[in-house]
Amino acid sequence: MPRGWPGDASGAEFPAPPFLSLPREDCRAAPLLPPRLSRGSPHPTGQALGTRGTRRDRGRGAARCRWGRPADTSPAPALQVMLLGDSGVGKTCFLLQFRDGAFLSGTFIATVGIDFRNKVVAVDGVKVKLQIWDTAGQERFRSVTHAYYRDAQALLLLYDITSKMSFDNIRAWLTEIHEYAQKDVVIMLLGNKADVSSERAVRTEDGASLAREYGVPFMETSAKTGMNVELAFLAIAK
Ligand SMILES: Nc1nc2c(ncn2[C@@H]2O[C@H](COP(=O)(O)OP(=O)(O)OP(=O)(O)O)[C@@H](O)[C@H]2O)c(=O)[nH]1
Repeated sequence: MPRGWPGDASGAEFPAPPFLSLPREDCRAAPLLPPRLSRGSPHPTGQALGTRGTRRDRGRGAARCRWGRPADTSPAPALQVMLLGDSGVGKTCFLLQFRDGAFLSGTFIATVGIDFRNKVVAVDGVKVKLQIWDTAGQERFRSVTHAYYRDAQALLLLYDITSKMSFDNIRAWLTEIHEYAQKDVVIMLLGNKADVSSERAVRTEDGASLAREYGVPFMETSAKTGMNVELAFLAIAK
């Protein structure tokens, strides 16, 4: 049990994230691959780096799923954001709704490894480039995503309001974040699929209460209708 987390008897408090003081770095200076992974070397899953395709070919010219980091040629300061949460909570749809304003319904195909998209937003008149990493929620890709945690400056942690299990797993996700991410990483908890109120399995107040317990901001969202999607990204970019 990490110190300061709920259940920890040491009495230390889990620090609330420094919401308004995000470190910004020009990601052109960042290494293309995490130190533990190098292009051409075998991946933990047995896959060579940079060779894997994404689960979806959306045909927008964006980069596909890759194990390495994207090259960045934009002069805007970059903020690296990771989407985390169980498989099927809607991370990919959330990202695509934000970037393209579209919702992809239909057959669910799980993300393989990590995918990324960029979007430039204006925050108080300043352009900020969000480099958003969409991670695979499936357990078998966990070792892949761990390698990326430390470079993330902000994390959007999603559960599905129609899935009690995805909500119950949030504690495990937060423990993992505490273990692998930077200490000052900004975290926001999101209850996604708020449009499906007839199948709701997690009350809004339970989401808010869990977020309070961990000292992180919270909101419910819908990748389908777009509710609070942009707001969530803008809040972490501030
Ligand atoms: N009604 C509704 N359905 C959603 C919403 N977001 C995602 N879905 C559906 O939920 C399913 C899973 O969505 P994904 O975005 O692929 O889930 P994911 O979290 O990326 O899953 P992994 O890639 O396995 O980690 C898809 O069938 C989506 O159409 C939402 O806000 N509302």
